[in-house]
Amino acid sequence: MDRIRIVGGAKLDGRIPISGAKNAALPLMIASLLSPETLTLDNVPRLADVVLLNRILGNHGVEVSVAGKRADQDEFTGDTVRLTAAEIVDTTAPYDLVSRMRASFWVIGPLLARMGEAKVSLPGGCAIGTRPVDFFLTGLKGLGATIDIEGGYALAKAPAGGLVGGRVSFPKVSVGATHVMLMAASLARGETVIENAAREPEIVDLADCLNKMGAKIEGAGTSTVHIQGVPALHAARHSVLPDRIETGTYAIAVAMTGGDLLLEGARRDLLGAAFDVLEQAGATVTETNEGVRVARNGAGISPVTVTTEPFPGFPTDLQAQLMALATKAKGESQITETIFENRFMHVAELARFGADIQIDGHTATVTGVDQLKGAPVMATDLRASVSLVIAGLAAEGETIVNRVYHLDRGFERLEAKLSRCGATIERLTG
Ligand SMILES: CC(=O)N[C@H]1[C@@H](OP(=O)(O)OP(=O)(O)OC[C@H]2O[C@@H](n3ccc(=O)[nH]c3=O)[C@H](O)[C@@H]2O)O[C@H](CO)[C@@H](O)[C@@H]1O
Ligand SMILES: C=C(OP(=O)(O)O)C(=O)O
Repeated sequence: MDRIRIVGGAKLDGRIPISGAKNAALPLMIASLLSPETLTLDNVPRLADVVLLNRILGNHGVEVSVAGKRADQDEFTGDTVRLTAAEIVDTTAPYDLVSRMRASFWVIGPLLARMGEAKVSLPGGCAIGTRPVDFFLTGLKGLGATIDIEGGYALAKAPAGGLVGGRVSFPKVSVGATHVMLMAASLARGETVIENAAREPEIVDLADCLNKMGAKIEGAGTSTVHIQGVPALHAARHSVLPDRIETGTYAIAVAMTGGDLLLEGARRDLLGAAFDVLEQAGATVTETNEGVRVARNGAGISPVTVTTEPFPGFPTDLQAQLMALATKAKGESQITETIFENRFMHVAELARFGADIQIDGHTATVTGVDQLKGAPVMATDLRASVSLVIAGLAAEGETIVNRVYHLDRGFERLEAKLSRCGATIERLTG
């Protein structure tokens, strides 16, 4: 099993190209199920989750082709992926595939809308909470579907004549349930209104792509989304938006180590609250026409008080990384997690570096220490893993991060991107 070896202490200086967003690419790829014509996606990141989703979509009959690189493209340019679901050959998404990735459950929306039925295993994904699917089921039932849970599968059926538009009000913001409703309602008869919809940039990216395919979606990016169903969707081409979580991760890394990074292709508007927090911690954030520049020179890290929230608040997917930063702040930080009930698995691992973190309910109190010390640590989930990399970059001596397969789900060529900016980091294979 691969591991990552880091020798900490170097500043990060240079340029890091930001990849296409995993959490946008996945729903965009799933949207290909809605049309018999080809969906072409540019800037698709090379990630384990993308490879797995290609397998899942292939199982339903989607033909996937990944275009090779042009001679003028650099090694970090995203792939162009063409997905053609001319015919759906199987409406079942089996346990052995779906259990490995939360987002694969989302095929339930397009399969049900296009084929009138779907049998989808209940999902897996990062072990950060119970992560139920009740909002998906309520939402799809609001479009006329009947859904039973049997043997670990959701068995969904549309009424004769297909899904019908309806009004759905989510009790809590859910990114996945909003994605699924956008896709399902695009092919339903009549109007659907989603209230308390997720406002994440990845929702807007999916809605933009669906509109290019002929859908009629208005209000994506606000809490109320209106969708006029259409009978069919057609071919389209769309570029995946830059990964705001990868952006925030490298921004936190340079705030931790000191130095000066240009995050190429990054957009500040995708990460408002997170950049504000980094500025409070002592980093300088500047937008340029090439991306976002983040630097910390001289002064140390100031403590922060942060609560995770749905967009535009501070994202839960950066909570572990921020906690790594807080371990070296000059004082006491408070980090409260409100999205997932079990997303503090990194705390025990950060303690191996000598971090001082106390948990009380949903709040972690982090008292900064002068120096972290490198250690062997174990990645427990995707973002927790990268928090250990950040700690390792700033720690004295050697760190070995085990269970790197978590990282490979969501960070494209992490060690290559960091090592060319001065970090001593390498992958140990086997
Ligand atoms: C692939 C992808 O895009 N994953 C992201 C997505 O996950 P995901 O879409 O799974 O997260 P949700 O936004 O749905 O979850 C938010 C909260 O709602 C709860 N909930 C959700 C659905 C439901 O039917 N019932 C229910 O109770 C969840 O348990 C959680 O407490 O958004 C999360 C919140 O920004 C991010 O951390 C994940 O990285
Ligand atoms: C939690 C994440 O992924 P998933 O929803 O696929 O588990 C994540 O991207 O941080």
